[in-house]
Amino acid sequence: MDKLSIHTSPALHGDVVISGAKNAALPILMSCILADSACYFDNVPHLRDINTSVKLLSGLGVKAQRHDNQELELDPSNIDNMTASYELVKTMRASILVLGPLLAKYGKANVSLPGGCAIGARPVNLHLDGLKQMGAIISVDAGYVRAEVEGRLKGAHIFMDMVSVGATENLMMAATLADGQTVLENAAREPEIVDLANCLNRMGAKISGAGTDSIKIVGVKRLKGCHYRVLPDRIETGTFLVAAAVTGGHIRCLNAAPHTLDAVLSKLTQAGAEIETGEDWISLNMHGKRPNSVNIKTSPHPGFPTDMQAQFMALNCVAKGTGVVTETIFENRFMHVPELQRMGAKIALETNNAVCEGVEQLTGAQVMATDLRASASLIIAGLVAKGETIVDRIYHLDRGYEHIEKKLTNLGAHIKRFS
Ligand SMILES: CC(=O)N[C@H]1[C@@H](OP(=O)(O)OP(=O)(O)OC[C@H]2O[C@@H](n3ccc(=O)[nH]c3=O)[C@H](O)[C@@H]2O)O[C@H](CO)[C@@H](O)[C@@H]1O
Ligand SMILES: C=C(OP(=O)(O)O)C(=O)O
Repeated sequence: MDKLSIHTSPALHGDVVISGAKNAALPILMSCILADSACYFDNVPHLRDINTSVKLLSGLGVKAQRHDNQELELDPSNIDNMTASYELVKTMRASILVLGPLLAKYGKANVSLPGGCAIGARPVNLHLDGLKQMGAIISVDAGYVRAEVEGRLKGAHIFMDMVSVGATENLMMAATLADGQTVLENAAREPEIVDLANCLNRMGAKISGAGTDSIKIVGVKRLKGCHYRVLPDRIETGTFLVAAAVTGGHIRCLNAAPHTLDAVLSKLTQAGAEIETGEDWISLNMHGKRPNSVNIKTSPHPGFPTDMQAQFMALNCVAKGTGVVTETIFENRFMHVPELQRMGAKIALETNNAVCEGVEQLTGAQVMATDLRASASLIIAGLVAKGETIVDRIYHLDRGYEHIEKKLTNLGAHIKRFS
């Protein structure tokens, strides 16, 4: 099993090219099910979750081909299997996103329930309730969601009582081929929702309001294949910016999407970073200073993203002063806390608040990655810890960061992968 070894590193310096967004690419890949002909998706990162999605789609009958490095062709014309098995779904929760498209296009779907995971229970009730309101008959049997609809799904006015990225995506995809108009109220407003809506509209869907909390979808009879370029990854971008900030560094993120990172850039500015942005780049300069601690409270977009919480916790651990990190999205997203504590971090946990008192320097230790962003936080901590940090179970990291150790090495970090 691969591990990472990180040694105290100099201030990060230089340019890093940001990859396509995992969380935009996953629903976009699944959306090919809705089309009648081949889709060409560009800026698709090389990640374990992307490979899992391709396997899942291939199992349904989609023909998949990587053309050049970042372009993926998905031809859905021969889909003949409606089942997404537990073996694949258990490794990637986003697999549930085939449910809406299969049901809308073929009237039938059997998708394994994703189950709980390290960061929280993550139920799918909003996905299922919304599809039921569109006329689907759904049962849960032997760990599988079995869904059917006679004829087409029917447009509906759906109010979701929690803001859910995945439910918004699943229902938006399902509604594109429904009979009549669907309105999704209290919809998630994440940039990845807008990216998916843009892609679906390119296929011929009629979606308006994506990026607001009320999305209107007028169902059409068919969608066609398209070419679409996936949005840059805002979480990968934020992770590199925080890594540079803790080391007192000066980096530029290229191929980035600054407009998707307002909350994160604002916190980095509060931490003492000088931030500049262009159309597709962001630079951060700490001028060698130690960051100031910041208070963070996660909330749905445009609030501070939960997927950046662990990285900012690492920043607070070595910052000047005390910062409070409040997690409001997932009930168990503090798994990195005991690992950071093993490195000498001073963190007091009070329910969903973590009070972090910054220390001058952490100490390298053997730590365990427990989920994707927790892994990133341990790497960030390792960059400024004294001595060697070894991060175990980095398969989590490979779900969501393309060539992270190579990109960090190019910025001057002392990091190596070993088995
Ligand atoms: C592949 C992908 O895009 N993953 C992102 C997506 O996950 P995901 O789409 O799974 O997250 P959701 O937005 O659905 O979850 C938000 C909250 O709603 C709850 N909930 C969700 C659905 C439901 O049917 N019932 C319910 O109670 C969840 O348990 C959680 O507490 O958004 C999260 C919140 O920004 C991010 O952390 C993930 O990186
Ligand atoms: C929690 C995440 O992903 P997923 O929803 O795929 O588990 C993440 O990207 O931080």
